[in-house]
Amino acid sequence: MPGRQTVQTPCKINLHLGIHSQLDERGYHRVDSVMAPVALFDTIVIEDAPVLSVTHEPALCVPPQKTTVWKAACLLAEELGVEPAVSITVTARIPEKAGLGGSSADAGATLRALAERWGAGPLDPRVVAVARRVGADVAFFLDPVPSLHLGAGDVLTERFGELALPVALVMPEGEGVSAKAAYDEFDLEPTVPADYDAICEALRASDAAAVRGLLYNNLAPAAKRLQPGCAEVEAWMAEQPEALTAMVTGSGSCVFVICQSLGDARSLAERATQKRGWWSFATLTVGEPQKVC
Ligand SMILES: C[C@](O)(CO)[C@H](O)COP(=O)(O)OP(=O)(O)OC[C@H]1O[C@@H](n2ccc(N)nc2=O)[C@H](O)[C@@H]1O
Ligand SMILES: Nc1ncnc2c1ncn2[C@@H]1O[C@H](COP(=O)(O)OP(=O)(O)OP(=O)(O)O)[C@@H](O)[C@H]1O
Repeated sequence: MPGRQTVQTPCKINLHLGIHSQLDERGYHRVDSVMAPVALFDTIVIEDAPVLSVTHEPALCVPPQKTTVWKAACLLAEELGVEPAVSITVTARIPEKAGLGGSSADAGATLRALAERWGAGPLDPRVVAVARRVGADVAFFLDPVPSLHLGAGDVLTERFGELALPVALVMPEGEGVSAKAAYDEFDLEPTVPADYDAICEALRASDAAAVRGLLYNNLAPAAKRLQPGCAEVEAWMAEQPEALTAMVTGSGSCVFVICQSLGDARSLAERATQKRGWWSFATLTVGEPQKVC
């Protein structure tokens, strides 16, 4: 297989994120995570090359060898017994440290494409094992559909049907929140998470109104303590006429708001940028580029 491959990867929001205090053997928290893919895409192009190279556009602050994409390519090549003789170029649109899973999306999409290139299926157990070694969110991006992940938030437990919820994504100014910092902050004031059964039932029934009413994230208070702008964005968004429900995604600092229509999400996002100067993006919770309006 060869030649050039181009893959688009969505980002994610957490519809339910329940962090437990309990840690696994890696020191990772037990996490109940219901994620949905969101139509804001990074693009990854893979081509034959003498040796592995990874380039990000725009450039990252970390060297290529420290990226999730490099780690994913090396670990998968080792696992499948091949040479990682490819050049990988990532064009990133998903903002960093947002809770949108940008670096995990890039790694997951790289694994999907390289698995195909090297003769394995995207959900081959060896590919899934590599994804979990790269990061907790990466397994979701091997097959980005609305789904429940248990374990450390990295074990696929149930897949749901597609649900095209209109969302506005809004980020406060300043530094985002790294996942590690949010988990460390959570440990200072741990809470017991709510149950995820009801939102899973709503997703099984494709009941958008019920899903909206059941959004949950007990990592959000830690994100707001680390980046108070998160709470400011959430409070402002909740007051807007188009907003049905607002919630921090993952470890923040991005807040997502579910609206009745994509038009409403667009007006809200435009107002957030024009009046407050915040980064924003209006879209749908779907994972395939061709399904975006
Ligand atoms: C907050 C979420 O985005 C929710 O989907 C994820 O739990 C974070 O996933 P991620 O960004 O892929 O996180 P990783 O890169 O694997 O881990 C970064 C750091 O977060 C902490 N971490 C992450 C996941 C987890 N279940 N428990 C943890 O304690 C660990 O300190 C880890 O060193
Ligand atoms: N492929 C990549 N894309 C973006 N950042 C990367 C990548 N690989 C490593 N990094 C580094 O990881 C940092 C962001 O990691 P972090 O896990 O906190 O956030 P994220 O992946 O952008 O999304 P999330 O907040 O959902 O976890 C970046 O600032 C960058 O230094």
